[in-house]
Amino acid sequence: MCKTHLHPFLAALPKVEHHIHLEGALSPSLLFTLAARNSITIPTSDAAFGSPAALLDRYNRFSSLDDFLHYYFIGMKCLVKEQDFEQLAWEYFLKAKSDGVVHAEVFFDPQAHTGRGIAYETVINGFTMACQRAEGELELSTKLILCLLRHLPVEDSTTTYAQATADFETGRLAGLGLDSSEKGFPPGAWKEVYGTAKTKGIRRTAHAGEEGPVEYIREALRELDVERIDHGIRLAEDTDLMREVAEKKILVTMCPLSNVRLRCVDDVKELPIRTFLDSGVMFSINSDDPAFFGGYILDNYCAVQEAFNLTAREWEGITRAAVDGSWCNDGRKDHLLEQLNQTMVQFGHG
Ligand SMILES: Nc1ncnc2[nH]cnc12
Ligand SMILES: [Zn+2]
Repeated sequence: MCKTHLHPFLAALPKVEHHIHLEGALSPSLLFTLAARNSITIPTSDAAFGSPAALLDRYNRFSSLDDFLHYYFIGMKCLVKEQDFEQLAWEYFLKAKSDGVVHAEVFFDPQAHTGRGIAYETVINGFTMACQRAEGELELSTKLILCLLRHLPVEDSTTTYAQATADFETGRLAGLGLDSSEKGFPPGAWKEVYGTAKTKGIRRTAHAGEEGPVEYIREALRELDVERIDHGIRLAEDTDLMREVAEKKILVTMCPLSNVRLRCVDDVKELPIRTFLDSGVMFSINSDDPAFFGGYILDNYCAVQEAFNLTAREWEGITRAAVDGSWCNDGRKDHLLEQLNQTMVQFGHG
């Protein structure tokens, strides 16, 4: 609960989440539960893995993206069976629902699992079951986005993409993303995979300008022809590029609490949210890895409100952009916009 008078309105807003890594919703308590259930000993001498409380405490002190990724990749070793992947995603959807999420486009990292001997089908079947349950039981529409890991050789991405071809064709997968370590891994190296995806009509996004330079945002746009930029907080450093992003209606999926925890900025107030609003850049507010960064989507909305004191009309515009930039069909978008209109009327902003 944030201190602003807009809190009830922010809580009620029909939210769309575009930037959440399902593996980043793995809480220390679920990690320990699954490790026990699967008889997995996390092989580390790090005292942080001594208890859920110790791990949560360590998550308060990440020094960089790579420091976080170290814990992210170790922790997910407790995910073994379809049921584990389903439970992880289901627990996220329950929390998202309670935060007012009505549509969620979620990332996952298959290479982080296939690389340790878990079958690709185990991962996607588990996540798909949770998505279907969320649609049926929570009225929460969902899309799955497969992310490629940029710290691994590009050939590894090509193999993973080939493995997923049928799921892209049937629509079980809605899009392609690129994540993991950023500095030193310029996105242009994935040009061929993204080019193939484009010819097949597959939606495309990439993490860029999180820790890495604004040039990586330009490269993701030019070389990968992405339709979204994940994070993109360095975009404001290049006004021409920012204008282009605004004109082309490229959605920037921002994750304020993540940026503070990973020390990309010292404070939410440093994020270019006011600049983006003034320049017509479309953006959404998201949680990234909520179990690691101390907050789910509503906490991120509250952090932005406390930092920027936005008006209800500005939040309406942000929500509208989030719906417009989604990868669901027009019918679903119309329905989400109608929900937004009703919320505006309910709070006296009709
Ligand atoms: N914030 C982040 N940046 C890059 N890759 C990630 N994978 C999970 N979270 C990430
Ligand atoms: Zn991310």
